[in-house]
Amino acid sequence: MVTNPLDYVEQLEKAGASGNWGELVQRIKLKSMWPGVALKPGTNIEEVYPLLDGEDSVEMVLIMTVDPGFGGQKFMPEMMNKVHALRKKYPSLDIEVDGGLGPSTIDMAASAGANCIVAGSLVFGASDPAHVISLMRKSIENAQGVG
Ligand SMILES: O=C(CO)[C@H](O)[C@H](O)COP(=O)(O)O
Repeated sequence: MVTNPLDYVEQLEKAGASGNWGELVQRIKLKSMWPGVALKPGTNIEEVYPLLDGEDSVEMVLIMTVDPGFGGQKFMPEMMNKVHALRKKYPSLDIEVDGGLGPSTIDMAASAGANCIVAGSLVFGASDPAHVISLMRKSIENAQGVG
């Protein structure tokens, strides 16, 4: 994530990025990488559907559960509607959530259908990071019925 995307346009062009979404996705996939797209809290979920329904679709959607910028912000539960809508429409899509995830919010995200979790403060502030990661993983597995 960047604050001012305009600052990066030239460098991205030199690196081979293109304004054509389909072409960009194809090129990423040709390099054996997985293209994904992130939605800020203010972006409607409908805006991502065209990137998922076409031939050159992204492999993962990241639903920001805080405004992009910095760690330690408060989780926005209202973003779970987006996760739920995506999971209903795309049962096998990787859906990631980022921001404010921890013991009091992980189950909300997991039951809405998120299967990838970004956690900053929780992990880096933990005395036993492996333990908190395992708790988060269990929550996702329970929601998926594989735990
Ligand atoms: O980069 C972020 C926002 O731009 C992330 O939300 C952040 O890294 C996750 O942090 P935390 O788990 O503390 O909310």
